[in-house]
Amino acid sequence: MAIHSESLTSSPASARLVTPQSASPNEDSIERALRPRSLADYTGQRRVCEQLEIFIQAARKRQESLDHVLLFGPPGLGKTTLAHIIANEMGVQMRQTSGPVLERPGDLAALLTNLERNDVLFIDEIHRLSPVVEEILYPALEDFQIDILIGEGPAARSVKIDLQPFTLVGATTRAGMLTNPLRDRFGIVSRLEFYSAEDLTHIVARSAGLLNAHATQDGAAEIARRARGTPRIANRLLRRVRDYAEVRSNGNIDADIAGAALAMLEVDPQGLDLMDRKLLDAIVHKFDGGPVGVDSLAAAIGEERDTIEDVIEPYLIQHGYLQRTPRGRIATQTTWRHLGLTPPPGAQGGSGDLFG
Ligand SMILES: Nc1ncnc2c1ncn2[C@@H]1O[C@H](COP(=O)(O)OP(=O)(O)OP(=O)(O)O)[C@@H](O)[C@H]1O
Ligand SMILES: [Mg+2]
Repeated sequence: MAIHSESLTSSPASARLVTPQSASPNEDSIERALRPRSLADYTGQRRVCEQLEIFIQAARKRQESLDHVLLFGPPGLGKTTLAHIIANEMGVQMRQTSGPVLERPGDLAALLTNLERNDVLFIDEIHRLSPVVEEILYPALEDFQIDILIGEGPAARSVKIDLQPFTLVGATTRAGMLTNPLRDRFGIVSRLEFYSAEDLTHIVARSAGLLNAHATQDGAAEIARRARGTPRIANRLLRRVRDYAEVRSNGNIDADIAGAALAMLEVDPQGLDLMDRKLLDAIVHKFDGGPVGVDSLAAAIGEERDTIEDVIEPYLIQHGYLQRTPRGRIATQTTWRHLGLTPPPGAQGGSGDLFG
């Protein structure tokens, strides 16, 4: 973080209500409880699910391992959930690790040699694998073999070890940060999209059932509409709204109660929260609507560049609040109006990502 001042550090992304990252061990266990376990239970992402269903059935029929799968998309959209589902639907065990945890080649070798036939190895944050570990992975993915070095100095020799056929499921918020050789070794590449309000309403209603909360259709829809297209946020808002409903009312979550609770939580009717508004506000007020580079923005609002790019921006860009251009970020007419201001004559219109 580049700049520290009182107002800037008062709400780090980790404390955001609508931050898509999971916040605490307690939340992790609730997430596990709400996690769908089969493709049939997994709402939305229809294109991805349809493809996976076919590939999984075909692999099962041939009694082969499923091709390696890369899942990418913003946090909280269901990558980890889908990895578990793939293992379930294949009827195999899943081992789970993450890029930064695998420090030495030996760490990965130990995991790989312990896999049973057709098992799933799930590597989260796969864009953060170290190059020496990634090197081990290539022959493992291609030929189900690894080369490891035994001994040291002149006595050292390289030994080939055969592995059981397995499926690597890699997850990342940043497909662009994967090296080409790694990306090329995934046979199935699935990009997760933000969810429609309709799909999120279904997810909220399902979660409410699992939590024994009473939500009307309108109540669920109100929460869904403000959840930034993200199931993790929808579930989190649902729990906070349930608290509100229990304390301020009879526990029933209808549209009015949901609206009042979300207003108290400072989630606005478009689902933008304090961090979103802070970012948009900075572009408009500190940088005259842009263009402004992401590093200057990061400094101005006291957030990490990565957090802005991975967590805050994708939704704002997709919903036309922000444009990404080679010269920097630009606030759109939508943004000026959202902040209650009149757009200047040159302000850009709707959505668009000119940077690709
Ligand atoms: N399609 C879905 N249907 C129902 N619930 C879902 C779906 N996708 C995600 N969820 C819910 O959202 C929560 C977060 O999903 P998950 O942990 O899989 O996200 P992620 O993409 O792995 O996020 P991160 O990038 O932070 O690791 C899960 O606990 C699950 O309850
Ligand atoms: Mg995850």
